Order: sequence, then structure tokens, then C-alpha cells
Amino acid sequence: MEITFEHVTHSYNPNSPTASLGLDDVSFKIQDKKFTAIVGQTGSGKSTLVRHINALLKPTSGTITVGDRVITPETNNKNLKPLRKQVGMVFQFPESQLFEDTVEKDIMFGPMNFGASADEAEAAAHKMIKLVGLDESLLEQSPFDLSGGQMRRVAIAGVLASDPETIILDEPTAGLDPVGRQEIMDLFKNLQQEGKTIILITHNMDDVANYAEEMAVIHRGKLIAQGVPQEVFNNQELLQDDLLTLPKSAAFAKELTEKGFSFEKLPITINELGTEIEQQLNGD
Ligand SMILES: Nc1ncnc2c1ncn2[C@@H]1O[C@H](COP(=O)(O)OP(=O)(O)OP(=O)(O)O)[C@@H](O)[C@H]1O
Repeated sequence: MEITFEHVTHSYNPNSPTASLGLDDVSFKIQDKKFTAIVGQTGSGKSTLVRHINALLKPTSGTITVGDRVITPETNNKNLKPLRKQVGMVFQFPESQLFEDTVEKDIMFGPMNFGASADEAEAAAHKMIKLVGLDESLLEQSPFDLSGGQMRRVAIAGVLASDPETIILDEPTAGLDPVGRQEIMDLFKNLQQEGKTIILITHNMDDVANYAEEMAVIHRGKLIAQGVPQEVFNNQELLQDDLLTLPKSAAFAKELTEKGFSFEKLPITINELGTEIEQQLNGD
């Protein structure tokens, strides 16, 4: 689904002395079936931004269009189920939202809430537990007997079980070990290749470089850059003003420029870096 923000401003506690601006006149498009990363410093407004996509937050002014649904300041909370089914959200530390006494019931909760029969929801639980790399035997266990990484996967399976068209991931791999992180990121990439729209909030620039096709940079509630990662990570103004950190490969390439290498554009992945170095050593 294409998602369009038009002049979206969000003020927390408007008309009160504690009012704070979460988003400030943001306009941009998130393309259908693409993998888009949202980056920015802590407190820049990333979570505020994505919470408008399934109307968990309403704009103070402006509109958000999600497929054929338009969200405005007047949107009320009735009839949001179709939107919430279309747009699945994996929150930060989603395992904190597990609450049923078995893993199976936890994964079945979403689909049943959206109208699936118990049989359909059970079939979805069996499919999703395998998809997130866990053994089906865990379905009968209490989610609270699992490791942190397993709980995280169960929570993700619960969101996927409703088969949302768009999946929003708010730092889904925070606190996971590198192998677990890569497995989860590969899962999201596979889902995107199967036709889902993926929106990822992350502080990990290597994940952006390796997985995202588009990225948006938020700073103090404003959208300050958007484009393909290779272009955005080569935006000198953002780098000079410390509004963006570089992926490891690009940072390493930058250091190599002091050792006689030169790059027309900083390579952002290890593969690109390897190819560039090889060509330069061979004098190509
Ligand atoms: N419920 C709230 N009430 C008041 N202000 C809030 C609330 N939630 C967020 N804010 C403020 O809105 C701004 C944006 O916060 P937001 O959580 O969207 O940032 P973020 O980029 O997701 O941060 P992080 O990377 O730390 O998760 C911050 O100044 C924050 O203090």
C-alpha cells in the first residue's frame, strides 16, 4: 500500500504548558511493496511518525493516506479494525506485550481479533512459528518460559499471523545478538520480496545499508532527507552537521581516503566496499 503524509504536524498535549511538537509539517510518500527505513536521533519523532500510519496517533493537522483510507485530525476510533489489520506494528521490545498462557494462544489472538475462525488462527500460528524460525513444539509452552530472543520471535509471529499488507517495525532487533538480528532482518527482507511493504525504524545504519531500498531522515520532528540509502549516506550536508552516522563500510572507506584511496561515492555495504578496493588495487 502506498502511504502519503501531507503536511502532518503532531503536537503532544496541545494547549497545555507541557505541549511538545512530535512532528512538524511532514510531507512524504512511502512506496508500496518497498523496504523503507526511518532514521534519526533519539527523540526526533520516528515513533510518532509511524504511529500515524495505523491511526494509533491522529495528526494535529494534515492528512495521512494509507491505501484508500484517509486519516485526518477528525478521524474517530470507530471502524479502525480494517486499517489495523492492513498495517501490522511490531513495537520496541514486543515481548513485553505477550500475555496469554500459551504461545499458540498468543499468536492466535491477532487473527481472531480480526475475525478469523479458531481453525484459521491455529493454522496461522503453526505457519508463523516456523516462519520466525522456532519449533512448533513451543506452541504449547508458556511464552514466559522462553528466552528473550524466542519471545521476540513469538511476538513477531503474532503480528504476521494477521497477514498485514504493511509491516511497521520499531527497532525490532534491539538487544538481540548479531546472528539473531541478521535472521530476523532476513525474515523481513523475505516478506518484502513476497510482496509486503516494510517500514523499519532503526538506529543501525548497517541494517539500513544492507536491507532498505529507501530511507527517510527525521530531525526534531521534520523530514530532512529522503532517498535511496547510497544517495542519502553521501549527502555531505547531513554528515557535516552530524545528523546522520555512516554504515561501517562507508566510515571505513572514508578513512581509506586518507591512505590514498578515492571514492566517487562512499560504498555503504561490505560487498560494495570490497569491489571498490579490488578495482583500485588492480588499477581499474
Ligand atoms: N506521549 C508523549 N507525550 C509527550 N511527548 C511525547 C510523547 N511521546 C513522545 N513525545 C515527544 O515527542 C518527540 C518525539 O518522540 P518519539 O518517541 O517519536 O522519538 P523517536 O525518534 O522515536 O525516539 P527514539 O529513537 O528514542 O525511540 C520527543 O521530544 C518526545 O519527548
